[in-house]
Amino acid sequence: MTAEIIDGKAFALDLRERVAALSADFAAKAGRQPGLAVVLVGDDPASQVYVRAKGKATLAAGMLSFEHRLPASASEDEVRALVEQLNADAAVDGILVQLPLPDHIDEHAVITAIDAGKDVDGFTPENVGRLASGLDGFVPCTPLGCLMLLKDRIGDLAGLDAIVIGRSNIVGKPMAALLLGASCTVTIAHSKTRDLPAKVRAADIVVAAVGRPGMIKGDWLKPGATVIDVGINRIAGDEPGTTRLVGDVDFAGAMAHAGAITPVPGGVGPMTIAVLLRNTLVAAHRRAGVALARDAI
Ligand SMILES: Nc1nc2c(c(=O)[nH]1)N[C@@H](CN(C=O)c1ccc(C(=O)N[C@@H](CCC(=O)O)C(=O)O)cc1)CN2
Ligand SMILES: [Mg+2]
Repeated sequence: MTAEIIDGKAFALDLRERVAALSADFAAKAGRQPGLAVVLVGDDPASQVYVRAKGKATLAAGMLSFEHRLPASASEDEVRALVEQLNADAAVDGILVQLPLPDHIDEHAVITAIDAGKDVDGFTPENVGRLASGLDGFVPCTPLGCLMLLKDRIGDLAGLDAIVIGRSNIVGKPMAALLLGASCTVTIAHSKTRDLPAKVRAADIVVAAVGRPGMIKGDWLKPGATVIDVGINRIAGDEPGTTRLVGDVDFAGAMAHAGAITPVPGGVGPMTIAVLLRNTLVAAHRRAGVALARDAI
């Protein structure tokens, strides 16, 4: 068996085009563009790359981009004060605080300060609770992107056995809630899970989000399984002094067993920013009282 590659990059581009068209419709109806504010604290190189990419994508979708950079020495109170200022700013529909924050800042305290109606990352306790309760709210971008790829590939997920490997607040837990909402039978595996290979072998859907390069082996998979690899791990390349990105799944091994798999890069990663724009579009419609059909995007 040779697995099909799930092209997240192409799916994300298409989603971004649809968001841009709906963003233009919104501007015509509301008399203003949707606005997204991104807060970056410190100078983590990867975060700088992601924040720059978000700003560019926001503008390309016909939205206003507000970028706020604070030094790594900024206090928790300063970051919270900035969030409060953005909560009160009528031009800002979505607020995103780039993670991770510097160690001296309590991420939970900062996230909790974000207005739930502007929380396009879906990280506030209100939106986490809404997802767990099956209520409308904002859903974290990476897991929602994974669900979109799964539904596009499989269609109805009801009754399928799914395993989510990893229990982070950003990916693992919301991913499990989304799969449960789609009527999958969901197992959440983590570092204390016993006999992980046997549990993976029982799953029709495998979502790997552990941050350990190549940890999930191809011969653990049920033949034909759909594999979503959320890992983005930078490892040494073949040439001295070079690096390359790999996922949490041993890609070459999985190709011989899976039915379909997302590559790294070019699978789940691009979906994160596309879904962020989608969530910002939804936030703008809700805040302005402009209707957006449930299945429009
Ligand atoms: N507030 C948030 N912080 C973080 C989030 C988030 O959703 N909200 N997610 C990650 C980082 N992230 C966006 O912020 C992100 C990660 C990866 C990609 C991506 O497109 N990856 C590419 C590879 C990029 C490369 O070459 O390095 C891919 O996988 O194809 C986009 C966004 C943590 N923080
Ligand atoms: Mg911290």
